[in-house]
Amino acid sequence: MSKVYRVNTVNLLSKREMPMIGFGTYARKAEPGQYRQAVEWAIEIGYRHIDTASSYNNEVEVGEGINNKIKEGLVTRDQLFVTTKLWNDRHAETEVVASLKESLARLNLDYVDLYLVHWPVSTNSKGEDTEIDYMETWRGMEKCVELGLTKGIGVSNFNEDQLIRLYENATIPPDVNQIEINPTFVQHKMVDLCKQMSVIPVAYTPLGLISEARPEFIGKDVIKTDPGLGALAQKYEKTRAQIALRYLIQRGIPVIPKSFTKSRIEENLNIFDFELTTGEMALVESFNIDHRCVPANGFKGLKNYPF
Ligand SMILES: NC(=O)C1=CN([C@@H]2O[C@H](COP(=O)(O)OP(=O)(O)OC[C@H]3O[C@@H](n4cnc5c(N)ncnc54)[C@H](OP(=O)(O)O)[C@@H]3O)[C@@H](O)[C@H]2O)C=CC1
Ligand SMILES: O=C1CO[C@H](CO)[C@@H](O)[C@@H]1O
Repeated sequence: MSKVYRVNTVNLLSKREMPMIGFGTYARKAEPGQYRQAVEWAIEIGYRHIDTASSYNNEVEVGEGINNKIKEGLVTRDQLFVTTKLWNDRHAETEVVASLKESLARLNLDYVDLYLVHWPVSTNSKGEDTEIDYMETWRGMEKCVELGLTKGIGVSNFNEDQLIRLYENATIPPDVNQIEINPTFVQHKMVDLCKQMSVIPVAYTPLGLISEARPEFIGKDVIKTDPGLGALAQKYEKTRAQIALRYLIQRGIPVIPKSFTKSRIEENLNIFDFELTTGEMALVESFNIDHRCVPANGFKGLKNYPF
């Protein structure tokens, strides 16, 4: 019998509970069946929150993984929290409902728990700017809630001004802003703003420069090798990755780490049996260099490029 992990939840403005840890599913490359397998492992191990997007081209396999575990009786649909996202080329108000219906068909689900505007930028299918106001897009998002296609709606990669404008003009407020947050990009200003509005900041790329997938910053990424952080990890018999995730959770920030490796999928969930002291939180923060792993340079020059 594998260990049972007790995962905390956070309350959303839509009055639903979101598990503080979700399973990320973005990969630059994957073998056929790899997303399905990873999602199945994640649910078996105890994840109840799964993050995907139409742009990840994996909704079919993610849905297969989810539905296989429901069919086996391991979980029910209402025990899972599933997020997907609207891509930039479907921002016209009339396109939003259609796009979510297509996602649901690929996922083979009747509803998602959270639907996010993936980026504030809008483009055509060639990536050229269409300058659609995200407030127009938001009206389409609100329609998705009215139709019961999603329980809640939110945004991703919105900057402070964009989030304030959305919050002040929305009929249904955003549940979350999914943004990059990790120990080398701590984002205090945005997290504080979100908290003032009761919008939940969700941390993507939560491992940041600790992840092996980020070799590009060699020389400044002392967080991978610093002996002080190594000693802290040893004290709790955890890895640097687990310390990073725990640091975020203790700031009240849900995390969505991705892994295709079964042992790491479990490692990343195993962060609820220790607590960092105030001094240890400060040590983790001392590695902040305000380095964005996901600057989305390809969107630079578009009207609503957020960074
Ligand atoms: N809204 C947005 O614009 C964005 C959303 N996201 C979402 O956030 C999720 C997570 O972000 P992501 O960019 O994938 O980054 P993560 O911080 O989750 O890092 C993932 C990488 O770290 C490796 N890894 C996982 N666990 C460990 C561990 N315990 N120790 C060492 N290495 C580990 C994985 O390798 P391996 O798989 O080989 O085990 C993978 O290469 C995405 O999958 C996606 O769902 C991400 C970026 C942008
Ligand atoms: O969600 C996402 C997954 O990661 C990609 C690259 O890092 C991002 O561009 C994208 O927004």
